[in-house]
Amino acid sequence: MKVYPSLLAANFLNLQRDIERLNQSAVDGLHYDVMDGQFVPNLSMGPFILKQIDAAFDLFLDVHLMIEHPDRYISDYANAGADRLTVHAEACTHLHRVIQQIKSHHMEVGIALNPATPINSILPVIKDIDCVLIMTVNPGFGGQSFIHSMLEKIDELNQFRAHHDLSFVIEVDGGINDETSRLCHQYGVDEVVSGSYLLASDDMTDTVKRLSND
Ligand SMILES: O=C(CO)[C@H](O)[C@H](O)COP(=O)(O)O
Ligand SMILES: [Co+2]
Repeated sequence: MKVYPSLLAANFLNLQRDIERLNQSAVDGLHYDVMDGQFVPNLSMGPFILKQIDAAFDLFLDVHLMIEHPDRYISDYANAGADRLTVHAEACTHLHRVIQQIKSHHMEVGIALNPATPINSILPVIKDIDCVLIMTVNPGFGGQSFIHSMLEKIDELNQFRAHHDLSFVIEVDGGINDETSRLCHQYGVDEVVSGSYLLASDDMTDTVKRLSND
């Protein structure tokens, strides 16, 4: 599996140092969590910091928008260097239009689902997207515990993908550690996000390798 560290768990007074350490640890890119205090009860960073990261590092930028009205910010994140833009299905009244807007800016498209949102809410558009992000915690904060019942949802999505011969990737976000990444791997996940667990580890290269289950 690919491993993306969540920068939410980085030390923002030493952000460059932390990204350099991650870059040397064979991560597959960076996961950048954007929160607006509306869609989720927390605030984080916006496109300004992302642009600086993009200028300084040659890493895949996986941007996770936990915001209302994501359509208003698509061009900002494209200009800031996002490689994949993931929006929440729950935040998009016109999800099909948002997907087309992201594609028009030449970014990969991800759709995130909160734990309580069923897979069938995105089936009409699933052929149009590159990634389904299954939230394994309720979004808004790092350091929460993995919700094990999400494994059934992952299984359902993986089976749907195989049955319809589709190629979107399945990414999971929230509460990922050695044990939960192993379970995700067994259930067909392609990409894991890890914040607090990975950033707190002494030997990041070793932790990335374990989380990847390769
Ligand atoms: O989207 C997120 C929170 O809403 C983060 O990406 C996620 O929580 C990662 O942090 P951790 O691995 O500590 O759970
Ligand atoms: Co995230």
